[in-house]
Amino acid sequence: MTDVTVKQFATVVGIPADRLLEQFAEAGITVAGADTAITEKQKLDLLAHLRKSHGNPPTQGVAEPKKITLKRKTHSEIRMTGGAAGQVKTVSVEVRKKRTYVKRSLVEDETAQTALRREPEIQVEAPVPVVSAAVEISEPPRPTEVANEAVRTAEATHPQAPVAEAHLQTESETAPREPDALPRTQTEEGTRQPTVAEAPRHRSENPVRRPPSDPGVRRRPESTDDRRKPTDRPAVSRPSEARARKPADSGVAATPGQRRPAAGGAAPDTRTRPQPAPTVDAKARKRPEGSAPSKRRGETEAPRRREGESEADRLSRHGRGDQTGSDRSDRRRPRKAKPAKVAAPAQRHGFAKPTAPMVREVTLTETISIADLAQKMSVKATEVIKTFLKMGLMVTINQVIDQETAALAVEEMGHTYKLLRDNALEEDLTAGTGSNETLPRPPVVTIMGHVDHGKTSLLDYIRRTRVAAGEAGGITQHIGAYHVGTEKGVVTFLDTPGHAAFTAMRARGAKATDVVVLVVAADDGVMPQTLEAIQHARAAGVPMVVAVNKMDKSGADPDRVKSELSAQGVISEEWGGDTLFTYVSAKTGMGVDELLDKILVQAEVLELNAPVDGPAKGVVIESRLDKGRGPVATVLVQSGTLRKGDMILSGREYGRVRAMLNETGQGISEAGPSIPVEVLGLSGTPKAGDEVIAITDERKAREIALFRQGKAREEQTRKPVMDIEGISKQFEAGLVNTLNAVLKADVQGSAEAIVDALTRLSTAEVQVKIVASGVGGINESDVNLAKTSGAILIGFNVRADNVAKKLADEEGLKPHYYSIIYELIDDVKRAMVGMLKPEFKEQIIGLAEVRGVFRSPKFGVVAGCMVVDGVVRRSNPIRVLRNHVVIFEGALDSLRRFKDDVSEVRAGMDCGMGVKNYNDIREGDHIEVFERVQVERTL
Ligand SMILES: Nc1nc2c(ncn2[C@@H]2O[C@H](COP(=O)(O)OP(=O)(O)OP(=O)(O)O)[C@@H](O)[C@H]2O)c(=O)[nH]1
Repeated sequence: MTDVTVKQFATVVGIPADRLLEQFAEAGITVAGADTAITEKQKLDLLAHLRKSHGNPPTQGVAEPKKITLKRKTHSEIRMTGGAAGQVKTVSVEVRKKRTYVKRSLVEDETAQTALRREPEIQVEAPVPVVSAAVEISEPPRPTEVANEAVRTAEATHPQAPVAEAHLQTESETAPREPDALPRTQTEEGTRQPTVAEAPRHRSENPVRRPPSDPGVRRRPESTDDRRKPTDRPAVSRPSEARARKPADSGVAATPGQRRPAAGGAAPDTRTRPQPAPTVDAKARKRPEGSAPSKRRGETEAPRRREGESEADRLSRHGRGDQTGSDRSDRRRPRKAKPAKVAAPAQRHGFAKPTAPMVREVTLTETISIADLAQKMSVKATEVIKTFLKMGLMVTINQVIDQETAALAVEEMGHTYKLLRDNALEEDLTAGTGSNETLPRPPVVTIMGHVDHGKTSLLDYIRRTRVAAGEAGGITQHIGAYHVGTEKGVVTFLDTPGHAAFTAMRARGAKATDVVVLVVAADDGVMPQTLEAIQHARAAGVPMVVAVNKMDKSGADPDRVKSELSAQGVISEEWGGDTLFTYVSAKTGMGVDELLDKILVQAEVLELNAPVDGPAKGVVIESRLDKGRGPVATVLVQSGTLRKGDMILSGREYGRVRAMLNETGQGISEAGPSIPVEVLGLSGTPKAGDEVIAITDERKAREIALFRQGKAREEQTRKPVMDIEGISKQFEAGLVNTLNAVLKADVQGSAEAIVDALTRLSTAEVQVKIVASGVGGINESDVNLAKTSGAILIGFNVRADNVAKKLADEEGLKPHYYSIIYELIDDVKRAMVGMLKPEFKEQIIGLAEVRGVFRSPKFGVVAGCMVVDGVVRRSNPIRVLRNHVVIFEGALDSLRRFKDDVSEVRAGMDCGMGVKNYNDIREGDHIEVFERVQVERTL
């Protein structure tokens, strides 16, 4: 402990050894020379001397502690509720940080004593920096109150010192105790803290100067203070003093360090003890003096001692390494105890938090909203949006995206995905339907046949109503669905129109059909649309029941019908086939019951079953927009039960079933399998043939419908827009090879005539396709149709209405109006001509005869020629003829007359010609110059 020489100590302190020797001399300490070893006691004595001689100005010393005290008070006041320490202002302060009772108890127990001691202690600390300053500057000692107080405290502490020292020297455990004791006293004395705090700072800056004893002294006061007011200290005293005296601080550090050993020897420890006693008294009393209290203190100091640790290491050079170790152990203990309540759990939680990414398999339906996608990945929607942004796609949280796009995002975010089929959602939603018990259901029958063969009349007879009488023109204009109850059972009829223009509708009708009733007039036989009906039925795999109608007529010839049908592969059972034939009369009702019987027999064979319970599923037979009721859809329920109030999804439309009507217009509350109903409440008119599905999740229904709408719009916009003027350009660009047209005319006759004329314009190269034709003005639907099909819009003696005009303008469509059919046809012809591929023909414009061949190093082989016919142009292609046979085809490299380059040479003139990439020109050859001319094409 006393291995330090004056020189070394001077180095540590940062002052010349001579000066240090002088100071020793002034202090009355005999030191032989710079190499003489000094004891800790000598150091402390020197310190005491310096304090006496260099005490801070009284004002300073007092002012600073006061400031510190005030700050503490402030803090404590905030924390305190005016509790135990109410007597003294500072008391209320103490509790704040520590929330310990130490200060309170101190205050309570010692009252005035502690108050008095604090001041001196504060002053004692204050002098410390002063001392250091003195060491550096070697200012003359000046008596101050502070110094005096320091002396007092020193004296007061002396008696205890021996005890502390004894502990330090004898046991390693005691070493920590003492330091702890010091801190206690110092911490209680708020004023010391600043000095202590400074010390570590300076030490860290100038580690070498730190004496071994410093840490203990500094730590104690600081640590305790820190507990109370960590922020206060630094702010209070150090700035002014410490900064100015960094080197001096080291000196300060040295002094306390000296104290220790010395205190070990005596002074410092003894000082502190009496003071700490009051502050820590409670603890000290409870525990035996030595270990327990010291540990606690050490614990409290722990946080600050980190700085001290480095110091301690340095101090170990001076033989105090033991203390550091003990100090550390002390720190740990208290930390464990305190943080266990607050800090420790939080830290553990933070570090223990699992950070491994969770890879999830996300099931992607045809459509999904960003919010749902985020939910499936268990991430925030904003994360998904960010991902899309990185991918260059702007999306919103409610935006519905398609499967593929969602899959990209899922992959990007490190998850896996599983794609579901388009209808998976619907299937999932109706999954319950399949599990339900299936029951026999009525057959759905479509009546097909040629025009006027009596389809409607037959159905009318069956229904006992007169539907045919109410139809415009006596022709069924749209599909009707009728639910008919008979004695033999229930049969649902789809009355398809017999007009050729509605072939497509018939086809749709066949799809929803279990049985086709093929009506053939016995007096007319098999007609074109009869054959067409057979094809549709076969294509749909639907069995047929033949109804040979009009049997009441005199000209009825059922055998002829059977014969003609057998030629088509429809052979009656009577003739060994498998097709049921019935002979009926819609007029008299003959054979109708038999027809129904056979229909039901056929249905039995088919074993038609469907679940009755569960969500409904069906198909749209037709739909229209009713002025009073809004969108009206005729829906054939195919499975489950559709109820009023159900949320349904159909194609791009969705809605809640506001009302359901049966075929007679009566409101019903539910409809089971094979029952056709009119449904009100959809968001729009779905297309005939669209599937209808009842969905419990309204949000999902809307989501799917909106997505389908968006998808349809997208497909729509992808298609190019065409008009007559622009169609040629599009053709050249390879975008079209068919001229599509939407035609509206004033009368049906005109429309048919124009359609016929235009269709005949089709050639092998360009076809004309009438996408749609009709009677009446051009409306919005026509414009949309023209746009989606890339058709030109033609109006014959009709005009577009305002809505259509506006839409056409927006879409870049230009309606073409005509009142003379030939002008219309000519325009379309011109458009078609523009779509024809251009044709070219060659035309010889000049001929030259080679009269000689010259070789020039600059121009190569040059043929000296005489233009014998036409004109030779340098830019035109040429052919070389030898004996009237083409031996080369290419271009001219040069054309010169005399020494001048020329662009052309006319007949009768000499010229020199160089042929590009050809040198085998010979005398007598001919060079033929030609050009390619585009030939105007016609249809
Ligand atoms: N004598 C006789 N006339 C019939 C019979 N069935 C239908 N008709 C007549 O045939 C004509 C056409 O009957 P519709 O029922 O309209 O024939 P449709 O096949 O429905 O005709 P579209 O609706 O145009 O396809 C009507 O004048 C009926 O009166 C029948 O069994 N006997």
